[in-house]
Amino acid sequence: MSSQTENPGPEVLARLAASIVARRGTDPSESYTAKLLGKGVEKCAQKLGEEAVETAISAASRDKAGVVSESADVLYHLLVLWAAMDVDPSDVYGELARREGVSGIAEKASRKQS
Ligand SMILES: N=c1c2ncn([C@@H]3O[C@H](COP(=O)(O)OP(=O)(O)OP(=O)(O)O)[C@@H](O)[C@H]3O)c2ncn1[C@@H]1O[C@H](COP(=O)(O)O)[C@@H](O)[C@H]1O
Repeated sequence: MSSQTENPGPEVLARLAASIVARRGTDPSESYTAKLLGKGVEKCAQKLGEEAVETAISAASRDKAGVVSESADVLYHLLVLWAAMDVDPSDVYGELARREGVSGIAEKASRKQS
């Protein structure tokens, strides 16, 4: 294991996002990411959905190792979808930050009133 992968934290996501963006327009025979991006948004969306379902199936089977592995697939395919749609990760982080401190229950109640 390299020093970069020992006890990795969320910064691995930033590195992965950068790798994915760097694969845009490269040789699809040498990069799964380039191949997937070349197939367009619908294919990227389909793959994300498949990996999300596989994560849910692992969870329903109480398969913790499966949830870890499938979650990594979900995160990778989510980042590929963002790249396919030109979504800047910081926009998503900004949305999460905007929601910080707002209870999901209070947010749902405010939607029902409007
Ligand atoms: N994190 C990942 C990652 N996670 C999953 N996958 C690939 O995602 C694919 C999903 O599995 P499937 O069995 O559904 O794939 P498949 O049946 O070939 O897919 P389809 O035929 O349905 O399109 C597998 O080929 C996995 O290898 C990933 N491929 C790449 N990365 C990262 O992306 C970087 C760049 O990879 P390349 O673009 O291949 O150079 C790598 O260094 C990794 O860091």
